Amino acid sequence: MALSFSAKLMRGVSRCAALVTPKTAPTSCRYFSSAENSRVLVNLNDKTGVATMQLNRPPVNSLNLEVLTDMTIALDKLQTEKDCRGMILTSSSPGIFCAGLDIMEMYNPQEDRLREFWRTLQELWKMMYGSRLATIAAINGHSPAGGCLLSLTCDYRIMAQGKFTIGLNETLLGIVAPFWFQDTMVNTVGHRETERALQLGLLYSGENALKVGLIDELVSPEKVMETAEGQMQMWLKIPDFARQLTKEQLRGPTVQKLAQHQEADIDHFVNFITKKAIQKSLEMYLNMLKQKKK
Ligand SMILES: CC/C=C\C/C=C\CCCC/C=C/C(=O)SCCNC(=O)CCNC(=O)[C@H](O)C(C)(C)COP(=O)(O)OP(=O)(O)OC[C@H]1O[C@@H](n2cnc3c(N)ncnc32)[C@H](O)[C@@H]1OP(=O)(O)O
Repeated sequence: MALSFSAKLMRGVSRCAALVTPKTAPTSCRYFSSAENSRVLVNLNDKTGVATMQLNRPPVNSLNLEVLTDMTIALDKLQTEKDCRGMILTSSSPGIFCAGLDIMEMYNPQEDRLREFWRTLQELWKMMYGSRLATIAAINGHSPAGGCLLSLTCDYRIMAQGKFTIGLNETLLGIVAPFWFQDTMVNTVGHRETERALQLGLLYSGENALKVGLIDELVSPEKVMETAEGQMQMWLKIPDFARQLTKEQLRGPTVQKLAQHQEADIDHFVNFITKKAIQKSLEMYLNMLKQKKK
C-alpha cells in the first residue's frame, strides 16, 4: 500500500531523528544534521531559538527529490521543537543560493518518481509558506526559479551584492511556473510586476530585485548572515501568537488554494512535463547550460 506523505515524513523523521551534538559544538547549539555529506545542514541555537538551514548539495544546490525530502523532514522537526521560533535559510556554497529544481528530475522522468518529486515540492512549499516560524532567506548567491520560490516562502529576504540574479525564469526553459509559484510572486511584488517578470522569465540583479520588492535588503556578501541574524531579532520581538496568526490570515488562503487542487496540480504537471515538446525544450536548456562552459 502506498504510504501517505505524512507517513513517509514520519518514517524519515525516525530515520534521522537522533540529534548529533559534536564535542566541538557550543553547548547552546544543537545540530540536527551536521555530517558534511548531508544534503541539508541544520542547527538550532537553544539560546536564541533560531535555527539555520543550509542547502548543501554542491555544486549548485539543485533541488532533487532527496533534498526536498530532507528539507521537509528538517523543517517538520524544527517546527515541533517548542523552543524554536525562527529559521534562517541559506546555502553552504557562497555564490549559489539554489539553482532551482533539479532539471534532471524532469528530463526523461519515471512517472512514479516525477509524481513523488512534485508532491514533495508542494508539501515543502505549504510548510514553508505557512510556517509558524519567522523565516528569513539569506540569499548568498544566484537564486533562479525554484531557488527564488524557496526564498519567496520566507518572511524576509536579504541578498548578497554582486553579479547574482534572482527570479522565476521558467519561461526561459520553455516551461511554465504553476499557479502557486505565481501566487507567491504576486503576493510579494504585485500583479503587474509578476505579469512582466514571469512572461519574460526575468532574472533580476540584486539592485532591480530590491527596487521591485522581490528582496528586502541588499548587502555585501560577508554581511548577509549577520544582517539576517539582526533582522531575526526584530521579528522575534513580536509575540509569536500575534505574528503567527497575522501570517496565517495573510498566507492561509494561498496555501489552501494549493491544498484544494493538489492532486489536479500533480496530474497537470506530469502531463505537461512528459510532452515531447517540453522534453525537447528541457534538453535544449540542459545543452545550453553545458555549452556555457566551453
Ligand atoms: C501550465 C503549467 C502548469 C504546471 C506545471 C508545469 C511545469 C513545470 C514547472 C516547473 C518549475 C521549474 C522550476 C525550476 O526551478 S527549473 C530549474 C531552473 N533553473 C535554472 O534555470 C538555473 C540553471 N542554472 C544556472 O543558471 C547556473 O547553473 C547557475 C545557477 C547560475 C550557476 O552557474 P555556475 O556556477 O556557472 O554553474 P554551472 O552553470 O556550470 O552549473 C554547474 C553544473 O550544474 C548543472 N546545473 C545547473 N543548474 C541545474 C539545475 N537547475 N538542474 C540540474 N543541473 C543543473 C550544470 O548543468 C552543470 O553541470 P555539469 O555537468 O556541466 O557540471
